[in-house]
Amino acid sequence: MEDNIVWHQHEVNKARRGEAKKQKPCVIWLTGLSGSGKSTIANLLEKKLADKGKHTYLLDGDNVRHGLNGDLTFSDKDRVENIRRISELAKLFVDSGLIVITAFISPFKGERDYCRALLEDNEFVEVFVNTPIEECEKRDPKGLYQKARSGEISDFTGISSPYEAPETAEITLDFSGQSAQESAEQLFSQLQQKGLID
Ligand SMILES: Nc1ncnc2c1ncn2[C@@H]1O[C@H](COP(=O)(O)OS(=O)(=O)O)[C@@H](OP(=O)(O)O)[C@H]1O
Ligand SMILES: Nc1ncnc2c1ncn2[C@@H]1O[C@H](COP(=O)(O)OP(=O)(O)O)[C@@H](O)[C@H]1O
Repeated sequence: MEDNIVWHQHEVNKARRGEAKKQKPCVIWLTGLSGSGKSTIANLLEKKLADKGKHTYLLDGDNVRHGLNGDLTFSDKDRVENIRRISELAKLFVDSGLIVITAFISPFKGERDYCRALLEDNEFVEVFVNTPIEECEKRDPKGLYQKARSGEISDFTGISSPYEAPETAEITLDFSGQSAQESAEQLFSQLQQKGLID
């Protein structure tokens, strides 16, 4: 960071912005393989929160890679940078008083922990969308597994690039044949139990 840069403390702070929105700002961080259901579950969760009048923002891998992170590849180094930028963005959105939902593969423990460390206690909820690769590959909604198997795509998570499964996620959604709607409801009620949403 440049020297000679000072932090401005503004009068209206995170607590006040959260109060105005009648909510506790936080990040609900979904992680899991491609096709595990992150985007689908995140979208359903956001709808449930919006129905309750909550102010949310959903950050999604494919979308962010079209804009802010359009310069990044799927090398390990660029995935680290991808999650670093998203973590900083999520922190700003939390500061604005929002409930932020993120849906990135975020394959490395170190980067998920980086985001956790940027936030205050109880502001970061790691949600492991634990769908086995066999099921993700069967779904293959974008045909990417097929391309990865044929070698058309390199560095594909779970096949030619690592995924470090969370060991201490606050919430784990194990897949055992339930619908995406059921997973979203399970997630919603666990967030309520943790006192993150009323
Ligand atoms: N090589 C490779 N590996 C994994 N994923 C790939 C790859 N190439 C493209 N895609 C598409 O990009 C989406 C993942 O982007 P993310 O930003 O979430 O990835 S990461 O967190 O930086 O690992 C991912 O979206 P999801 O399927 O929603 O997870 C894919 O659609
Ligand atoms: N139980 C389930 N949970 C989540 N997605 C499911 C489920 N069953 C089927 N699907 C389908 O699997 C695909 C998951 O894709 P997506 O949500 O984009 O995953 P990701 O964001 O993790 O890549 C979608 O087409 C979704 O409709």
